[in-house]
Amino acid sequence: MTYQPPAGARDLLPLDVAQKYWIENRLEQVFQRWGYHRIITSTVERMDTLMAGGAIDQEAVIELQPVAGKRLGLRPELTASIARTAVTRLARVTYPQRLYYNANVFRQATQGSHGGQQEFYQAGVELLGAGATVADAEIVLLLLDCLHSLALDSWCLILGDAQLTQALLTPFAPDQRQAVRQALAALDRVALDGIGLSPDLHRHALHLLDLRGHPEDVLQALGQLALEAEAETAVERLKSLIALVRDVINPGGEGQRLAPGSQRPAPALTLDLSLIQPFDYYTGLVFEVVTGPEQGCQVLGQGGRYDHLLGVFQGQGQGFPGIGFVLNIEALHQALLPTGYLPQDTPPSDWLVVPTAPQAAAAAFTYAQTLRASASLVRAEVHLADGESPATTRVLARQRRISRIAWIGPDGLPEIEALN
Ligand SMILES: N[C@@H](Cc1c[nH]c[nH+]1)C(=O)O
Repeated sequence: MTYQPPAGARDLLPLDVAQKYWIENRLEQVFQRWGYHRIITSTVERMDTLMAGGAIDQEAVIELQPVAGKRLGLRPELTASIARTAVTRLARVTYPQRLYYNANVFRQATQGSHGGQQEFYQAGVELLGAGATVADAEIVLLLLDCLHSLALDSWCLILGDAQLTQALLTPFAPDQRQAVRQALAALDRVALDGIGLSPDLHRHALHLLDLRGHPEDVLQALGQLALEAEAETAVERLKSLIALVRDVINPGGEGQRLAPGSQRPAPALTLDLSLIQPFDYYTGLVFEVVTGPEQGCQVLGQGGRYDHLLGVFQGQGQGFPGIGFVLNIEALHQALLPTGYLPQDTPPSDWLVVPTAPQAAAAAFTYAQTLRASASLVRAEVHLADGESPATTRVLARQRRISRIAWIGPDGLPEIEALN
């Protein structure tokens, strides 16, 4: 019998890990430079936490055996867990809190999606206790800085607003709203025609279809709609956010736009009021970063503002602002593979320390240890084969790209050989 991994499971071999680490390490450095601190929450959560505030559908959660009558599941994302932690464990800290994480999440495989994959890796941030437009701008600029640190430049940032999208959908009857939402999100005119909307609502729906594209055009199209006061506030907020972000990435306002701190052209910015995120906890700005069509329009990351989620955990229904995003490590990995920036090999050992006789083994371990004690990282491995010819040992060392051999004699003394 051969043992197979469960369907959708993936093992990461050393090279995969080295590449994943390259990505995570860069992101972590950016998060730390912006003053964010790492938080680690439990992989297993109670089902009520995972689903609080409309975080996720029950069917998407991998549920475990209940313990003491409490239903448990593997976290499908971390925002709900962090909101729970903030409310229960971070009551006395000062706000805003800037938190980051790098963790695995689990989602029930849906047919045909991600090849049945159930475990994913995410690196993300949550900014808690700051509700102003500058906080939205910080998160968007931090996201841009992350992408810049990965030297990724072929992508598009799509901004939307959950509250505004909801306001634009209110004219539709509640039983039609979901179908309209889906048709808009999929840009599907045929599906819109099939919903059976009145001529006025059909026209309104077609108008909504056009609310995606260059921010100025979309804002102009919005100006032609009669909006409630709340929706107007959301539009004004989006305008200020876009202006603020542009002022940072394009200080002169003219000529070529630059990404923060770089000579690289700034990314395409799209406003899309049909942008709908899978989580219902979003209350304001929502966004995603996608690769260009030549790279399959992969979603590299997503996030948004959730000002009611912490209140759900407080049980008092009070608002408490939060905003954050995640970057999807697998999608970044796919996007980075063709660039050649990722490590192409695992690092070879610098030294092979070979005991030339059984009584040289202790001296070989001691010598390897002195090599490892160097201030910079030195990789030294002790050769474990018994009675092998030096020629065979050299072939093996070359195959493994090891550059130096220390032959340890029976007297414990090393003889050094450099391999080219
Ligand atoms: N947790 C969300 C992303 C997010 C972080 N903060 C706000 N939103 C996700 O997994 O898609």
